[in-house]
Amino acid sequence: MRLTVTDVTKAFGGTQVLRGASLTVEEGDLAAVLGPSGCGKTTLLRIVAGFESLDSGSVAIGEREVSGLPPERRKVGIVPQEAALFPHLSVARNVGFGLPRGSSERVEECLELVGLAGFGDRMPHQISGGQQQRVALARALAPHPGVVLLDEPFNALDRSLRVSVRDEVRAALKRAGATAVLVTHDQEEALSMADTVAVMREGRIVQEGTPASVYAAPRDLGVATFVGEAVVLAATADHGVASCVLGDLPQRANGVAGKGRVALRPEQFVLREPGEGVGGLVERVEFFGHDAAITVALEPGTMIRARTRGDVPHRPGDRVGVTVEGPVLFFPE
Ligand SMILES: Nc1ncnc2c1ncn2[C@@H]1O[C@H](COP(=O)(O)OP(=O)(O)OP(=O)(O)O)[C@@H](O)[C@H]1O
Repeated sequence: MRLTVTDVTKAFGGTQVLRGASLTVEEGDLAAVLGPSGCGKTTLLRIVAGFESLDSGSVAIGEREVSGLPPERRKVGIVPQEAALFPHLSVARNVGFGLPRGSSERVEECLELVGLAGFGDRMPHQISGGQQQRVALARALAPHPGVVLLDEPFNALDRSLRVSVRDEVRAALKRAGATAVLVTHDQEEALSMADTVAVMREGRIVQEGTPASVYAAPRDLGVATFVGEAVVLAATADHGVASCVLGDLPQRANGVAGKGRVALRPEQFVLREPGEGVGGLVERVEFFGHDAAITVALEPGTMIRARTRGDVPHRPGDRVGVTVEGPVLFFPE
């Protein structure tokens, strides 16, 4: 079902944690709420779940206003940070815990949704951490919730496992047709998994959109540097051209002029032979296989980090020329 959070405020004691947070998640979408530690992500999720009351604003699941209802009447499924399975109950009994007796068919269906058909008789300690997290998702999906909330569900998993569990969780949510909200401070996770990203800052959602649209057109420098990497340089803009130490660059179409800063994405830098573009010295090469991150000290004294193909042969100490491809984001002061 569609989730609509409108202008929610919440203070704890004297601390204003939510300052008018609004968020819409369309039916069947997975939205990631992305923001730095302490910005209020978990509080927002707990308010949607009903574990915390709101001071003002509203929460609707489908057409139904739920902010006055206790958690058990909201039809919200929750996947916590750690699977928190009952250790003395089998996987199947964990999944069926909140269901009426005789729901074994639904339990099996949900285990199948998360790719764990046939695991019902195992005990939690007999499955891996990633599988436990998928059991927690099956448990959340079992009562046909209107919305599924996932609070940093991959935190307890190590990095290599995270990526695969992430894919499996997304696939299961899609198979179930669930509307879901994922809270994370991991931008890669948000950008790669979610249908929409909501960037949160100081108790508000400051921008919502598809991952690609937020990355391409962040509304301010804060979002530009938080969602994806960016090199920020002083610049002046006039008639659609932003001038900075890297030259006169076409400005992405927001038409703003004056003094300010440009944000350049790592994949916009092109490393060339010395003599072309702005000269610099390669300081560091981080090789990731499919691509590489190359840190270059430009002659005007600016550091940039460029993303290039993994097979580009640069070494620390190499002299290079740097040019910029594509329009740049300009933000006035
Ligand atoms: N029950 C509470 N009583 C008092 N203060 C609280 C309570 N819950 C949260 N806070 C405060 O509200 C602020 C936001 O917390 P919240 O957990 O929502 O942030 P977050 O964005 O989820 O952070 P993180 O990514 O670190 O989990 C913090 O300053 C926190 O200390």
